Amino acid sequence: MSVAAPFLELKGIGKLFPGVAALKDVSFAVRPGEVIGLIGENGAGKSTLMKILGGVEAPSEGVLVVDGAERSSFGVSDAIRAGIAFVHQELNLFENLDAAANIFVGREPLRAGPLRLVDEKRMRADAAPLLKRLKVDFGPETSVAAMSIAQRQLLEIAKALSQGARVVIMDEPTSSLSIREANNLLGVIADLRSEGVSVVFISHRLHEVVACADRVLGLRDGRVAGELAGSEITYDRMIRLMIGRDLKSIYVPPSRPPEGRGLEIRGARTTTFPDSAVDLNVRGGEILGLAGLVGAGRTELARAVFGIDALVGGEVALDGAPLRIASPQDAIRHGIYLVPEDRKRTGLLLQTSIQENISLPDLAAYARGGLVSRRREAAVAEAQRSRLAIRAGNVRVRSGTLSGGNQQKVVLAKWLSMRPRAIILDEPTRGVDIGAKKEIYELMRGLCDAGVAVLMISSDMEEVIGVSDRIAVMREGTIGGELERADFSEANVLALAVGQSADRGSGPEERARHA
Ligand SMILES: Nc1ncnc2c1ncn2[C@@H]1O[C@H](COP(=O)(O)OP(=O)(O)OP(=O)(O)O)[C@@H](O)[C@H]1O
Repeated sequence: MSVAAPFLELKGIGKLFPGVAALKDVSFAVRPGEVIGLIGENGAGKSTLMKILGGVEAPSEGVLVVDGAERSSFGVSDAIRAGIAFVHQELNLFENLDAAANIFVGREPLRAGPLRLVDEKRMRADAAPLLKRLKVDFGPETSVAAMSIAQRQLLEIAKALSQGARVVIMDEPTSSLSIREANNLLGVIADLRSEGVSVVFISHRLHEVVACADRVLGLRDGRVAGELAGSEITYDRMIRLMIGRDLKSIYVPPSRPPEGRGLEIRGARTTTFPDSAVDLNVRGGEILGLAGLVGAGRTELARAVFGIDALVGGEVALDGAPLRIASPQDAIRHGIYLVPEDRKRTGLLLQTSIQENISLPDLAAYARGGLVSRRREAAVAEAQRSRLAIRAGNVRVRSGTLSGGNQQKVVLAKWLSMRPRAIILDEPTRGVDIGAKKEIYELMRGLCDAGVAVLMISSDMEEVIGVSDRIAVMREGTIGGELERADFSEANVLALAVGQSADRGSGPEERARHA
């Protein structure tokens, strides 16, 4: 760990939102060249703390010290000048510009002469070493529209470095990356550290925090719960820091073998991959994990099965009966549900209360004489809120004011309060804390034990291996291979994802499930 003096200090920070004390008496320092893991349950205050550091929110209490000087006001431009940069989950890049133009937007080098034209050549030449430093696989002239999320993140980091960033704040940076891209990002973080740039790494994927952090700050209910350094940074200690107690295995094995034909997807072709077909069977009472690289066509398949998009070929059957699914209403009528990946766009009404969001898909069940029974609605929502520990003042608050992970819990509560025959969960625990993950896995297993076919799309390797009864790996719009538990391993999933064959029979890796 670095022993240099901190260049950034937050002292006694408090932050009040109407009705919520998001932070209470938090002190925190950043030294050059250290990677700090920032952990805590959903709603613990991590994003709020980082927004204060980035000048986006003003603290209600406490002081900010930059290079030894106390700052009474600290806005976004002050933060940029102080060398504080964000790599956002929702990336802030211009799609229609190339990499170089995005790096230098607002600071473009100009050609000599009165016209003040942008010197494109110089801009690209200046961008090249920055991109090289991050070992990216695209050039200064690559258009952002053509880039993957992982490439866009690296471009944001390049932009931050060009602005002289001394600390880069990454909020859940790997949640939309494939395992390979996530490992690459961890390598970039290590390089930044060795160059003296600090990183604050917020993640609910604790194995990544173990892999990259020099120091860990744990928040609980807006307060500092403790710090860990070096060899103290273990999975178990981080859990204790976050939730104040131990949490042994979070995975629940099946209580009985699968039965019935369940959900069958036969020869399914989507508009994204019209020339490849998917054959997949999820039996009643099993959890099939659908792994694959980002862009392999998993979300497209889920959307088509659920009737959001049309299948261009093939069919879907439930317990042997072929179904006609032309819309989500059809799917729901047959008992097939989808918990979507993009909760903000398709999963949750942000202006609407938690309780109305939860009752929405099944309003008929809450009706009394043609009117929705708000009491019944509130009772169901309240039960789900306590089961999933949704952090909110009450179930009537607008869903948009919740922290990201708590919004995800509301989406899940909405679907899990119903009785599906088959359910597709697309990245169900993205951004969700460890305690809620356990609850969600238990709910999934509960559905299974009631005979439901559960298809879980996940890019979280630990989750895929820990939760699934079987794994199918998707690649370029088709199934690259399937794995039984005895052959579960990170290497096998990755091999199938890139078109190689799995190494079967080399011994089970039951690492995650019964750890
Ligand atoms: N603009 C706001 N208005 C009202 N409450 C807010 C606002 N922003 C945050 N909060 C509340 O402050 C608390 C802390 O939220 P924050 O987003 O910092 O949590 P987090 O630790 O980043 O959570 P997650 O892991 O879910 O992202 C939560 O209770 C949240 O509902």
